[in-house]
Amino acid sequence: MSEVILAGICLKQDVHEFDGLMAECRALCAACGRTVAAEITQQSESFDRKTAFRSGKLQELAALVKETNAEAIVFANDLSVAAGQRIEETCGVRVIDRTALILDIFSLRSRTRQAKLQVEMARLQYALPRLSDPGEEETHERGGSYRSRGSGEQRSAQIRITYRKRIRQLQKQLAELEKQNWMTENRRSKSELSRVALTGYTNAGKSSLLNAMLRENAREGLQVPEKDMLFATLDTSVRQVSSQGRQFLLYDTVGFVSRLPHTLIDAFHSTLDAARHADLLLHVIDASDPHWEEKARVTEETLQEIGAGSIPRIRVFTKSDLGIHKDLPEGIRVSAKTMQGIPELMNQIADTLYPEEETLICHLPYSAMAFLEESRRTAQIEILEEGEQGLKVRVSGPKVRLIPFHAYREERYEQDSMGKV
Ligand SMILES: Nc1nc2c(ncn2[C@@H]2O[C@H](COP(=O)(O)OP(=O)(O)OP(=O)(O)O)[C@@H](O)[C@H]2O)c(=O)[nH]1
Ligand SMILES: [Mg+2]
Repeated sequence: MSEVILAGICLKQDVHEFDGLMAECRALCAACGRTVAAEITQQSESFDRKTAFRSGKLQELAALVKETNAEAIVFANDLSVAAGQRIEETCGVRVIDRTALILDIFSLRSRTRQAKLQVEMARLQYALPRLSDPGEEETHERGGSYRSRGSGEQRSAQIRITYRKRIRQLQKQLAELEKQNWMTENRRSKSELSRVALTGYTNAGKSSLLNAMLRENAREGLQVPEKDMLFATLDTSVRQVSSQGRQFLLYDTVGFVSRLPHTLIDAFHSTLDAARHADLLLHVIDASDPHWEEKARVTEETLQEIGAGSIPRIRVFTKSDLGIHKDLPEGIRVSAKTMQGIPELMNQIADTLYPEEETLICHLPYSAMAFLEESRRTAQIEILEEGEQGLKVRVSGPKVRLIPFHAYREERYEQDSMGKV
């Protein structure tokens, strides 16, 4: 664990959001193995992008670096190249802004070849404009540091050429991978299974929700990792899930964060395809988070930005076992821990994907077996229980075809469907 100083500038108009911004930066630090040794903030009327901290504050920061022996300064605000360089020169340690911090996390966490290539491209794109001064050859290795030390303009120009060449190579390799993915996806779409994507702010509880739905299907063996850490999931996972006898594909995707660096959105274009090509989005919101509204807004904006704005969605308020934050609007409330609301959510998914279809729980006397067999041609029938009088069955299919079943319909269907029937 390396120790860092967390620095931030609180603008007058952002006072109410500042605590959240700093807390998120602390969590981002933890997500890439850094502990915050000390914090320093400056209140300001406006943000001078060229200098960031005023000179008195900058001296205070330099003293804090010495005192704590911190290896780097993490800035909660995004900095200009000039401001970053000024702070690095004064304090003698690396300055990491919010974008560089997120890039570091993605770098550490990427596992698949595609994610690794995407992150490398994002890092190079971030580093390129920072090569304006001679001798920033260390920038790449150090993930976008501002410090410029080294051996002259020629070398810097050479590095720029190398970076651009590598970016072109990466674009080619990624295009090739996208083509392969497209072919796999194409095969998958031929299977005609609907796609549902879990989207939302990072750490909202998306992966846990996928696991809860697998548990509901008694398929625990296929669970994905869940962790109290920002960006625990970087690579898309997909699992087949069923509800009301209907199968669909459920995608777990990378979480969003406020001011997600554009270089990353661009680089992760194909990873975000899972959300872009979904038939239905589950917008997962942490119901216990006091900042849920702001985070939900960021998610909505990011979905628009990646071209998934018009896909139908269900808002899912999760972690309801932790206490629901007041002023929460209507919407489905669930808990991946207690499984509260999970069956209802799965019913709602099936109802949304198949609006023209319905599912009924019926009690059919044995005298109606011929009717049951006849109906198998138009409806999906699943036997739930064999009783003395007859069968308890779950029937799914187009609404018009199920009309004859209404005579046998179980009155307490709503109630039953909440528990696992
Ligand atoms: N109490 C409680 N904790 C939950 C619930 N759902 C998720 N968590 C916890 O919240 C943390 C984050 O959960 P994840 O499912 O990994 O969140 P995520 O949205 O996939 O996060 P990223 O992949 O990092 O974007 C984990 O520590 C989970 O155990 C819930 O319903 N109740
Ligand atoms: Mg996850």
